[in-house]
Amino acid sequence: MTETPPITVLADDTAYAEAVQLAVDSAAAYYADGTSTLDDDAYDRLVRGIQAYEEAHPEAVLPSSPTGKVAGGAVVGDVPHTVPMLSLDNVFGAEQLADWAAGLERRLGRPVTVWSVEPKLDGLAISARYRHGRLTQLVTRGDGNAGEDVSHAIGTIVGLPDRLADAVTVELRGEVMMTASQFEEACAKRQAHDGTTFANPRSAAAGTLRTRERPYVCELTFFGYGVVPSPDDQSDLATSLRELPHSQIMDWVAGQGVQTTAATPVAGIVADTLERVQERIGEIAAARPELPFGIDGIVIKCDLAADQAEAGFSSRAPRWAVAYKLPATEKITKLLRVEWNTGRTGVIAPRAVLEPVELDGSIVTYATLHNVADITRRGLMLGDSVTVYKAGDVIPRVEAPVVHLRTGDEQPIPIPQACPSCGDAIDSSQERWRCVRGRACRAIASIIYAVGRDQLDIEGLAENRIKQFLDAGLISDFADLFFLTRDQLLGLERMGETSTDNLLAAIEQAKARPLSRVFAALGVRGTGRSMSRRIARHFATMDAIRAADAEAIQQVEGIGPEKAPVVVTELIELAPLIDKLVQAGVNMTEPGAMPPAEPGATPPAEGEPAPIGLPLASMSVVVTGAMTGPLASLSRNEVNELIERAGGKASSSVSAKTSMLVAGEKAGSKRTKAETLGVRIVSPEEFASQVSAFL
Ligand SMILES: NC(=O)c1ccc[n+]([C@@H]2O[C@H](COP(=O)([O-])OP(=O)(O)OC[C@H]3O[C@@H](n4cnc5c(N)ncnc54)[C@H](O)[C@@H]3O)[C@@H](O)[C@H]2O)c1
Ligand SMILES: [Zn+2]
Repeated sequence: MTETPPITVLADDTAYAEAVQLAVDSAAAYYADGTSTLDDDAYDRLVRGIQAYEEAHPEAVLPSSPTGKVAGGAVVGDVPHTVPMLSLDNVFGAEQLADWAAGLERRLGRPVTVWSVEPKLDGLAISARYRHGRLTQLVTRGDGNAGEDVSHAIGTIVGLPDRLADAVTVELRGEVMMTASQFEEACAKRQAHDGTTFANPRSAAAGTLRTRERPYVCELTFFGYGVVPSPDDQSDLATSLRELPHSQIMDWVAGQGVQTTAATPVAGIVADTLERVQERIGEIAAARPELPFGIDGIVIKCDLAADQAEAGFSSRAPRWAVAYKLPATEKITKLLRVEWNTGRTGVIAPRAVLEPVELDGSIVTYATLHNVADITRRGLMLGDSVTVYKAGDVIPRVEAPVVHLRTGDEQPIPIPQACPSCGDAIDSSQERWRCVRGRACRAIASIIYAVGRDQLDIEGLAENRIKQFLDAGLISDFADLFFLTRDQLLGLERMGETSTDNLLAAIEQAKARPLSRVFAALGVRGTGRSMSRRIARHFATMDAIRAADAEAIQQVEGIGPEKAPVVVTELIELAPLIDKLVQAGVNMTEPGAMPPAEPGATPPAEGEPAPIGLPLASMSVVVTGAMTGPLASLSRNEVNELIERAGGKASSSVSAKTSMLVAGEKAGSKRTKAETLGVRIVSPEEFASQVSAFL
């Protein structure tokens, strides 16, 4: 993570004035209905540029400048707040956070007693006023001093009940947003209504909250993060809400039946030290890609009311809290083309070709569009400006078109009428379209995958050979390879005695591969190499895997209720292929693994038993960078297999749960993250000596 974010450099007063105007217009659109022409990254760069210019030219500062103002000064309201609703100052890394904390402690003249750490929810701040336990008014943040009445939204916001548990008079503060599924639904409703859509969950929430008359209702979500008793309220409750630590206030809020982040994977916590704060930041950042709602950072607050009171406020933000910003996960770019490909399993998937854009540390050129229904639900068109989302290791995806940036030149996306690979018909009965020929459509791709280095690893079987065998009708799937005869091969062009014998020997060797690799070779949808290893370890035999129903499959770590039935269906479809492999004498067991206990027999152990006595027992290990020394010749998959042979768990992302990072040359963000989290880092050579017995 970079500590100094990029800025837009402004050359002179004219450029400065234009930048101020653009920022004010963008902020006005952003807070009004989410129709800014800039993505957040571009807006933030612009405002930092304005700030830098103002620091260098204090005499040129325009009164309309967005700097130092809540909502960039672009928003007004007519409902005064009892206590101002402020913004938050930002930091962009561990060092800046430490500087900020040191500054705060200098101001206090003593260390901060305890911190609270919670996600920075990416929605809109709202004040929810309750009288005698009943929700009576909703007010937006506005300019911080006065907001807009949006009480019409009462009753449409999940997590914000009409009635509290107690008949109390109090004001709750929190964030209104849309979850991923609420966003999907909102897009579909708007698409059906006027053929347009929302650009992203945040702008959908902004637009929805402020629109009074819409013929359709979109559901919103609320997470509370604060309580404000009325300043003249001297009741016991008001007094105790003024005096309790933030963490306990949040417990009280949850007790009133209001949603807080407590039940999410990124729940607020308290931390005694800045190290623990930093660790929690790492955990929240790591959880971000999997969350069903958007976060754009982590908020660090003084937990104790006394610390907060002593720290006080500036005109724009409290001094006792700060936002630790995470890199943007979304940018606006252009949809240039849509490509259609039939994958190994016969699934026909659209892929967006984008004007390249930098996002979360890499250049994004392609993004997934999932399926046809997804395109129509969003009303995407060629030439659209689109929001693209990418976080962590997830595949970038097109979120939605930015409808207010349309020029009128956009064109409908052509939808294929036949399989783009073989020209046969398309089975469109499911959301995921498939070629009617299924796996057979892309037999060559399936076979190339199956014999690849990380699966059956059959040496000397290049693509042109496979094509030759397919064309000659000798094989139709990879199981047929095991039945090839010497005479058949010698009858083909360019197959001499030596290459034939070498190939047959390589195929023979492949029969002995562990089940994890044989299973991976099947190319079951939704199971890659590491998932195949987990399945093989869990069930130990192919028979046990095939006997498992969806519920049993779900016992494997990382397989959820959505994936499990797909695996079961796939195994039924693959039954003839598996039977053929069994008949060929291909190994169907995982060395060293024990099949799961029969239900009702010995009491089942919680999770998988941790192998004892192995060097990496109960350790979670992540590998990054280029391997050197004894590991130099191993593929990443082979290193992961090695970790698991030695009793460890191979993982692809660094978190607080990581026991060790094996960092080779050119290790990048994973190394930085491990350093931040204090995860042990070893070189490939050190690691190799630790597990030499398993190499
Ligand atoms: N794209 C654009 O044109 C455009 C225009 C204006 C602003 N923006 C974006 O908005 C950001 C600035 O917005 P801002 O001034 O609303 O402030 P902010 O989003 O940086 O931070 C303050 C807000 O954080 C929210 N928040 C979330 N979780 C919280 C928690 N746990 N505790 C306390 N508060 C929490 C509150 O709503 C609070 O008002 C910019 O960084 C920019 O990315 C974009
Ligand atoms: Zn086809």
